Amino acid sequence: MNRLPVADRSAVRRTAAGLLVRDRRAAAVVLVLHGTAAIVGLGAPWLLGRIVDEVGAGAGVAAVDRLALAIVGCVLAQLLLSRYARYAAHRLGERAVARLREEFVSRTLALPVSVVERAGVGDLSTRSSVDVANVGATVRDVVPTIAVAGAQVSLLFGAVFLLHPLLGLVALVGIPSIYAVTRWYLRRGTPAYLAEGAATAELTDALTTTAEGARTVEALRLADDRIAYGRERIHGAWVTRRATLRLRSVFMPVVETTYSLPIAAVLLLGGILLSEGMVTLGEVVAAALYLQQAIDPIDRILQWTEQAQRGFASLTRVLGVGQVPPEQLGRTCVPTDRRLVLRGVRFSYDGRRDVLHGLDLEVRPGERLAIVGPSGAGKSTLARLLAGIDAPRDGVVSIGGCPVSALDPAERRRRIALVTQEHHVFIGSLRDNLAFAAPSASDEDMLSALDSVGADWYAALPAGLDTELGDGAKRLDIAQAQQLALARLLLADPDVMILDEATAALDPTTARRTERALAAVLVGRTVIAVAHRLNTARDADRIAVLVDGRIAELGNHDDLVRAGGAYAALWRSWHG
Ligand SMILES: Nc1ncnc2c1ncn2[C@@H]1O[C@H](COP(=O)(O)OP(=O)(O)OP(=O)(O)O)[C@@H](O)[C@H]1O
Repeated sequence: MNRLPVADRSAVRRTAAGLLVRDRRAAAVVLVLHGTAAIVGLGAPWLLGRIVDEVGAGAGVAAVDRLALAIVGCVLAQLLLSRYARYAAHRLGERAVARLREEFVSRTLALPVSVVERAGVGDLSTRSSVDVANVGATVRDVVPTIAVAGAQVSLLFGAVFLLHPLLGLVALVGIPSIYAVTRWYLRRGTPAYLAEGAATAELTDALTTTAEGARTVEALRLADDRIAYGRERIHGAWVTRRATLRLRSVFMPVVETTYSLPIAAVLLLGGILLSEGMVTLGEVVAAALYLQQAIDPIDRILQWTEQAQRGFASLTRVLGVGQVPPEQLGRTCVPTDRRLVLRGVRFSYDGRRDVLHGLDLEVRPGERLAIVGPSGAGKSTLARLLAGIDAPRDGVVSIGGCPVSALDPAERRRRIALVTQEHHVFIGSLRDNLAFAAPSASDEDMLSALDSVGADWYAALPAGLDTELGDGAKRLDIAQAQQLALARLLLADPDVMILDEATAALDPTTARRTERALAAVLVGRTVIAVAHRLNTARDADRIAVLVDGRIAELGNHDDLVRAGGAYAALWRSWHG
């Protein structure tokens, strides 16, 4: 399975900077408020130091009261400023997260279908849930916390320097070990958290596919296999989580023990400087209090570094979705007519084994072509290539002279539509479900499309086109869902319709009725149908018989039966 790409560091930096620049005024307000709060916060330890010195010099209660009152003022002012700073930071963060989510949704919706299919649902759903939530928490809480704590630490250390440069110097003793262990952690953190994210995606994939296929698992008694498969993925997730836990279990204790070093060093040197008369007792007390105060922001920085790591890894995965090359490659090519042509088309899913071997075919506008052949012959693959979902490894599939896979996606969808057995009923009204195909269609258009595909069940719906469909509302059975897909297709009104087993899930009577109804509205359109029931093929203008990825026969029903080849054999066995 091809995972979706992850973005590199420079893309993450650009995005983060872009988010801040877009909201620069709010970012400036947050910084100024937090900065002011941190500066005001320096007042209390300094005033405490003054109290010590004043008491030492024999000052009275009134002087101490005045200083104590000033301390209360400082604490209150810091509290208020921090509160508003946090409020502003949260608003800023929420706006940034909303933008990221919106961009993620547009990037995801722009992904080529083949890329989504190959990446699997797990990777995409982990990115859209776990990763987007991680990035959200990081932008909202982690980045402001780390930025503010960083500013507080700098100010507190700066204040110790101002009290006495020598005290400031010894206060830095803990920095090298914190720096070294943080570097060690950060270097290993990003790949470890990326591996954790990928393992979580695989686990989600395993669990969702098992849950979705529960009936098949039960029917085929695959429970043990699926449990073993799930266990393997759980083990993979456990191994990656243990690796990140190991990193944290080295990082955290080293850092914690480093906290007390600077305080001890300042008190020791402070005692010496005091005996030499170079500092006052109050200054030593203030310096120790500043360092004590710095523990909290340093602790916050380190605690949140882990979340920042997760957030960074998640952001690389979220932005990676945008790095899938865009679908449109040749916007400049405008088809000159509706002729579909295949020349020397080869295709391989795995890059090693070709499943189509040099197909040549020309489909005239308005022609009905049926594709028949044994299972695994490559019929669905050919349908996907004709619809431009996959591009040939070699050769070309073109419409009106333009390679189909190089058409602008919107133009391609307008010209060619593929209907398979897989169809989705979106949660929403019947009208919403039809309007996806043609937003400007009127109620009459929608009802006539439903009529055309024999979906007469709509007449019994309680609220007509406004009836809510999907889980928790009116559920359509397979046949109804398929008719809905066909009605959607009629509304989309493409030049070329590719039906890949589109009516296979219908019971023979409904299928025949739908096919007849479709036949009436397909007039004038090119129709290519992968046909399982050979009576569908019989009605076609031409039949292409695909055997082992090659067109073995091409002609109309009577000619092919007369020729007595592969088609005649299929027809005999089907008819007989
Ligand atoms: N997603 C895929 N990845 C790898 N191989 C694939 C994939 N889809 C199909 N194949 C292989 O390509 C070959 C052609 O498959 P395809 O589904 O096109 O045949 P088909 O004629 O439509 O068969 P059926 O009638 O059973 O649907 C088969 O060997 C199949 O195993």
